[in-house]
Amino acid sequence: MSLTEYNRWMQKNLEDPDLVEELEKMVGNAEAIEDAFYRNLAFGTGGLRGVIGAGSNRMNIYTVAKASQGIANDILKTCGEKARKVAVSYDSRNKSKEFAQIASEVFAANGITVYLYPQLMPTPCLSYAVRELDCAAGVMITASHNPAKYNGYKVYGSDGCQITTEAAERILAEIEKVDIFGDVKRIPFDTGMKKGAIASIPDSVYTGFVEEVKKLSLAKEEELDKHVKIVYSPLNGTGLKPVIRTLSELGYTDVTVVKEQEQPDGNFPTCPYPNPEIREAMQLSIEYAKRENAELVFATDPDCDRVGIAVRKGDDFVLLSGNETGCLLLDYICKMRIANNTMPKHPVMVKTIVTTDMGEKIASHYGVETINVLTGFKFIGEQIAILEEKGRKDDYIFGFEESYGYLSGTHVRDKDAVNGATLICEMFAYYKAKGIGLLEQLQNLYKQFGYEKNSLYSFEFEGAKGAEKMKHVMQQFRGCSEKICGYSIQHLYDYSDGIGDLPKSDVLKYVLENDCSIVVRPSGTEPKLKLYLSICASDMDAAENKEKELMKELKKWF
Ligand SMILES: O=P(O)(O)OC[C@H]1O[C@H](O)[C@H](O)[C@@H](O)[C@@H]1O
Repeated sequence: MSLTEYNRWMQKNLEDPDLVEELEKMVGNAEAIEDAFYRNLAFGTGGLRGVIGAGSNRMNIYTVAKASQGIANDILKTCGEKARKVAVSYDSRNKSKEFAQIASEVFAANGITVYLYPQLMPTPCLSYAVRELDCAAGVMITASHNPAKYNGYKVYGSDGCQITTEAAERILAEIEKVDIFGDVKRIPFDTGMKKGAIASIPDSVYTGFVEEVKKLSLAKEEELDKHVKIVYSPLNGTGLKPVIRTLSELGYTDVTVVKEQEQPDGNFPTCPYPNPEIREAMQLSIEYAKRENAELVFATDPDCDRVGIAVRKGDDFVLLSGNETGCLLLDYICKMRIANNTMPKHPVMVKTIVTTDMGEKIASHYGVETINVLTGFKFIGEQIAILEEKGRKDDYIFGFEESYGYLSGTHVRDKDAVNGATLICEMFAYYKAKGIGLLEQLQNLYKQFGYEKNSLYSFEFEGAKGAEKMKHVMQQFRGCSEKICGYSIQHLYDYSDGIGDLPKSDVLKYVLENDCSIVVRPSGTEPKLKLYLSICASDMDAAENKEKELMKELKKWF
């Protein structure tokens, strides 16, 4: 199958010379051909995602055009003429702009009006545009925080949320029916613009987004020290303009941007893995902060939907995890809303099943209901739509996940790092005015709710062979039902059977007798197995010892 498809690509007169060159290099290399052609790109946690290059399993103008044709076919079947509108945005990655244009050409050729941002824009701005412009769908070209060799294609429904299980299956079925060379319609981009089939998204939409984020501030002016020294890195992505504009309009006076990571650059030259979850991505910002004597550091990923922070501890900086930041934000939001009298009667917080249970403890302390969903912020966005259908949209107060995603409003339906970053700065400025640091506040939460250490370990499994190995490791885990690492399993949750209302998913959770839990699942965005440890202990030292002991055993499995 792979070889037949490879030969078919070889015989086509491909318009992208990079692809032709790459295909020629594959001659006689069975493994390379297999990796590039053994399957079509599949919908994972964050839509389609893959390495940029030639092949059906790669991100290129053909796979992008094919996906767009499949979406177009779905829109033509399900929407009346007036509703046939799509919003498109793209980030700073290599080929992102080109892919956004190709997608626009395909939609326009199918009689679907395209609204395209005239310059790169974050994922949350796309979600906002879909809702604001009343579109049937949205497309964001990005591979989020993945390394530079990746790109991707996130698909949004009319509510501005990434499509979830049923819609994803329906659209994927449409995409699979499309022959990559024979069935795709396209018109030249310029023709589309001239005919008005492709239009630029007006600046008022972007301004509307910024205004919505600003409205989510919770503190009164006099409660904040807005002169706090902040260092910010957009990690060569889309965050620079919206983040700086929002912070400056809100009155923050001292924000330094990391020069080397300020301008959009898809090669991410100073930061090969532009993921604020890892220290290397924050390193340059931390060096700036030490030099500038700053107190707070934050970075947004290339499509500006996730944000990571570091805070000063003596002469150095410590990174806060997504769980820690999320818990601090949740506590802050609840406290402020109660003080402001804006807490709804039946407030709701949404988090994913791999996000700390401490979130639930904080929520319940403030009388907030917690909804747990599968990994993927799309499932958090989906819950907002469910509340909206019941006339309860305003009951949503916060959604967060351990992978650095936060959303405290309903203006968009995906994680929003402009919102997250703004709220983090506000929370910092609030506690600063009271003489409290974020680390100290975190300790206060641990005292109140019990200490819990959460860690994430990722194990890479590249290519077709890697995918097989991953399956094997999951099978081995499934074989364990009594003991793991010498500890009795008190509860085993296998989400592949579907638990409660959750869709089926390849996730295993073990609750152990020693107050620890282990979750293992294949990543839906990268060729990795992810292992989440959650350890309750009296303090950090005790938790670290437990973790070392568990990891000594668990590492052998991978
Ligand atoms: O763990 P993965 O499937 O790779 O997903 C990594 C992350 O991707 C996106 O950012 C989703 O919104 C997150 O919910 C998810 O945690």
